[in-house]
Amino acid sequence: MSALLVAEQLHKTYGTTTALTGADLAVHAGEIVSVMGPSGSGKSTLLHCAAGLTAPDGGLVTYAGQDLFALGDVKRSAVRRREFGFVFQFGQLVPELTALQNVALPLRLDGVARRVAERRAAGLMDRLGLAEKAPARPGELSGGQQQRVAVARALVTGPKVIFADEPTGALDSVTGEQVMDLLTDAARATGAAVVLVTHDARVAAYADRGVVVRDGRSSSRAGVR
Ligand SMILES: Nc1ncnc2c1ncn2[C@@H]1O[C@H](COP(=O)(O)OP(=O)(O)OP(=O)(O)O)[C@@H](O)[C@H]1O
Repeated sequence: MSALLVAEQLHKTYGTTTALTGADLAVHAGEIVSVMGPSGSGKSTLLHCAAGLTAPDGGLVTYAGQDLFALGDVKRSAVRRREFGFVFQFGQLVPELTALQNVALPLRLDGVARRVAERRAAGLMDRLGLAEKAPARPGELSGGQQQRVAVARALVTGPKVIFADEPTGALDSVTGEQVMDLLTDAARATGAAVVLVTHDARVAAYADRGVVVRDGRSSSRAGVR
């Protein structure tokens, strides 16, 4: 089966810093792929390019057979909103909105009416065991609760690929495990693929397959099925 998302031979420099120099990533529908590697090796840059957030200087990113960066900004944004979900390390919830409104936000940004969006968000929060947190604002939630709300927000559009950049980086290990259980159980249940950037081998152990990035280049991680 051909991969759903393919990044090939990506090159990216920032001024005199080379972030990527021929990095590849292929993600099949429904699989969880970890991306590990030393600090500064290019993991986040690879994730951002693969997700259509950062244009590479060279190389190709295709999603469902379409060249993401040939698409133009408007169509590429629509792919990101509808097909991709994002979970970052911290500080990603809008502080003025309730947890429910945060989860509904990707639908609202895609033009879904408020009542419909909030009903869908509430149903999802219920299934994820977050219903009682719906009225709380992010400042009233613990770090782990905020990340679980962020996971719900990433899932609300029914994405095909979830990009998670150090989703447990700001959490203790027990709380991190709860977030990873939630993320991977929900991804398995909905058939979403996950690209998981992490420093933590315990987090990477949730993946089906691993990729290592070193000095802007990627390779398969030995010892991971
Ligand atoms: N927006 C930017 N402007 C300038 N340099 C950048 C930018 N983003 C990344 N870099 C540089 O590119 C290189 C790769 O960074 P990247 O964040 O992809 O690495 P990483 O492997 O994710 O690191 P970490 O594990 O520390 O988060 C680093 O040298 C970084 O300083």
